Amino acid sequence: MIGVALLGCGTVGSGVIKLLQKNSEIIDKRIGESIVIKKVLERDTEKCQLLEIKDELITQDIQEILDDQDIAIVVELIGGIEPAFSYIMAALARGKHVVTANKDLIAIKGKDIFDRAKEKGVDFYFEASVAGGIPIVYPMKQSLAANQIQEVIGILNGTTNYILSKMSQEGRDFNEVLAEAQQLGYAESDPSADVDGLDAARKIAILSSIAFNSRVTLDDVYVEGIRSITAADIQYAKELGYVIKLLAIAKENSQQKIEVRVHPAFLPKTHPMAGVNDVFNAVFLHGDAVGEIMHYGRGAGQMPTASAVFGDIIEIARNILHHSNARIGCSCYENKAIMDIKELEGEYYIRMIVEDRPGVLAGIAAVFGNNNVSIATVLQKTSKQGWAELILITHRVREIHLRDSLTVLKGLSIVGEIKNVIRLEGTDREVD
Ligand SMILES: NC(=O)C1=CN([C@@H]2O[C@H](COP(=O)(O)OP(=O)(O)OC[C@H]3O[C@@H](n4cnc5c(N)ncnc54)[C@H](OP(=O)(O)O)[C@@H]3O)[C@@H](O)[C@H]2O)C=CC1
Ligand SMILES: N[C@@H](CC=O)C(=O)O
Ligand code: NA
Repeated sequence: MIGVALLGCGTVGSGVIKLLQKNSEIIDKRIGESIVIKKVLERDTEKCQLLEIKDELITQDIQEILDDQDIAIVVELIGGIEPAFSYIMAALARGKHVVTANKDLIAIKGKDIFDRAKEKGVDFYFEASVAGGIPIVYPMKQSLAANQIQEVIGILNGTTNYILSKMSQEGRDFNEVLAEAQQLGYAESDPSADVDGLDAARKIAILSSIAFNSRVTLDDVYVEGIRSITAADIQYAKELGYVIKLLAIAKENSQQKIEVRVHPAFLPKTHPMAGVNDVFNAVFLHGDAVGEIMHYGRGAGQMPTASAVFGDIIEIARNILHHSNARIGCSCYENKAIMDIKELEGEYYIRMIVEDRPGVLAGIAAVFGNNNVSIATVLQKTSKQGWAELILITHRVREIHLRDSLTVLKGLSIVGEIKNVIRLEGTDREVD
C-alpha cells in the first residue's frame, strides 16, 4: 500500500479522488501496489463528503498528515503561495514525496523547493502545473533530454484561449465568455491571473528553466494579457491571414541570452498552433535532434488536470517500489542572462486612428522611416467625420525603434489614437 494525502478538495482535488474511484483497479495493477488516500486536508468538509470520502479521512490540521508515517506522497492542490509553500516544505522535510499543480509557487519558490527535495532525497513532481493534462514537463526532462532546445512556444492558458476562440468564432463578448470559463472550472480563483497573462507567464518560466537549464522566475517574464484585444483586431487579423493567440514564448539566442515573454500575437493561419482552440493548449518546441514537435491537449479542467497529477503519483509510487526516488531533479545548473524586451526584433501590427486628408499617410510613413521602421502592409479602413482607421504591418524591426516611432506619432495632431500594437509570431518558420 502506498499512502497518499491530498491537500485541497476543489476542482482538481475532487478530480483526483474521482479518478482513483473510477480506475483504481487498473492503476494498482499498473503499479503492482495499491494507492490509498489516507487523508484529505480541506477547510470546507462538505466538498469531500459529496465525494463520499469517509469522515475520518478529512482533516483541517496539516500536522496530522505530516505526522502520519503511512503517508508517503503529499499532493498539494490548494493553490497560491501560502500556506501551500510551508506545507510542501514541511512535507519534504519529513521525507515525503510531493506532487503539485501549483505553477504560482514553482515559478517563484521553485529553487527552495528543489533544493529541499534534493537534500532529503525525495521526489518533487509537477506535471499538472504546465498545460494541465498535456504531458510536457516529464517528456522534456526525460524523452527529450538529449536535445538542445532552441525555442518553446506555447498556448499555455486554457481560459484565455477559450475566450479568444469564442470571441473569434462566435463573435461573443469577453465578459460573457470569461464567466463561462469560470463556470467550467478552467479559470484561476482570481481570473485576472489568466486574463492578464500571469498564469501563462508562470508556466513559461517553468518550461524555460527546464529547456535552457537556467532558473527563470516569474519576474523574468515580460507579460501582456488579452484585455486590449477587440473584435476589430480579431477581424483585421482574419482579413490579413492570421489568428490572435495569447502566446508564451521562450528562446535562447546565440549569446546564450534567454528571451521569455507572454503576449497576444498574430499567428499565421497556416501555423500548427493556429488551430488550437477552446480550452486546448499546445506546446510547440524545437530541439536540435528531434526538430519540431507539438504537444496538444486539454490545458485546464478537472479530469485532464487530475490525469497529470495522477501520472506523477504513479511515477513516484514506482520509484518508491524500486528504491529509485530523486532520480530526476532540478536541472538549473547554468545562470543565463535574460533579454530585455526592448532588444527584441520582430514584426508588428499597428492599428491607429488618423486624420483622413492628403499628406497624412506620408507624414506617418516619414516618422517610421526616420526611426528605422519599415512598413510591409498598409490598410485604410472606415472613414468617420474626417478620421480613418489605419492598419499597418511592419517588416522585421527592433522593438526599441518601434516604440520610439509610436512616441513621436502620439505627439502628432494627425494621429487621433494608437488603438493597439500586437506582435507577429511564427512568420519566419521554416518547415524542415
Ligand atoms: N482548475 C484547473 O483547470 C487547473 C488548476 N491547476 C492548479 O491546481 C491547483 C488547484 O486548483 P483548483 O482545484 O482549480 O482550485 P480550487 O479553488 O477549486 O480548489 C482549491 C481547494 O483548496 C481548498 N483550500 C485552499 N486553501 C486551503 C487551506 N489552507 N486549507 C485547506 N484547504 C484549502 C479550497 O477551499 P476553499 O474553496 O474553501 O477556499 C478549495 O477547495 C491550483 O494551484 C491551480 O493553479 C493547474 C492546472 C489546471
Ligand atoms: N487557469 C488555468 C488552469 C490551468 O492551469 C488555465 O486556464 O489554463
Ligand atoms: Na502538463
